Amino acid sequence: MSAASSGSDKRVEVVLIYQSLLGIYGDRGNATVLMKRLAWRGYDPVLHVVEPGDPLPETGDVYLLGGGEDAAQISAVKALKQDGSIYRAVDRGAAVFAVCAGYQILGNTFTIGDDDTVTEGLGLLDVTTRRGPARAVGELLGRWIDHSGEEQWITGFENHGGYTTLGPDAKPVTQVEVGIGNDGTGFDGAQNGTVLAIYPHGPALARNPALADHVLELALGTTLPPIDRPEITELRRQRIAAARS
Ligand SMILES: NC(=O)CC[C@H](N)C(=O)O
Repeated sequence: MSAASSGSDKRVEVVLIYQSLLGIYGDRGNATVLMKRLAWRGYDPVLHVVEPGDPLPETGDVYLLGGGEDAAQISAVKALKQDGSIYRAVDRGAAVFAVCAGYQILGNTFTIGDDDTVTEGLGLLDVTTRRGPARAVGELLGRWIDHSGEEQWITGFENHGGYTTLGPDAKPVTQVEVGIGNDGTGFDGAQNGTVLAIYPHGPALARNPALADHVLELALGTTLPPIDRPEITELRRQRIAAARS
């Protein structure tokens, strides 16, 4: 049974948040990947696609936030605060996986564009974001150590003007080999418990199945059996080589 919801043993609810605001970088694919990997393992995945004004389901196991335009971020954070259920979701152990604008929204504060006005984030990750010296655009490759201590390589495409600094309650996700990541000082992403965020798109969970399974394991509170798909292994080989070239 999932750690977060009390439904049937095999039902797992994935919540895709605000595509109209946070849907311009193709991060919707992260939901597709989670649904597929759950189904391959015999789970019964259910996808909720929620727009601003609609209540987020209170029974979600995984909540997904994607990349978006500067102004849309502010609308998204307002709507999520008004809704409030993402806080309750984290309190009951649901997982949150966020990318780029979604990452910044989860933090304590962010500024957008050339404007120094500080917007309060959701405060679910101990990070702050300010505009950096140059927009980070290009392939990102980062070293990630999974829960069994195995080295993995996370690849994706980053495209952000905000630079993110971690506070003491957030730990970085990867050590950057190629790209800028959080703020150009060698790390990407932040995690605190079941809340995990990174900069790269891709969609990131399509490029990085081990990370997809990690997000599911955070949500389900269990270890999942590996899935061996040669086409995914080949895609990863190509993307990692391209990032290093
Ligand atoms: N790719 C994105 O989501 C961009 C996030 C944010 N608007 C920035 O430029 O930093």
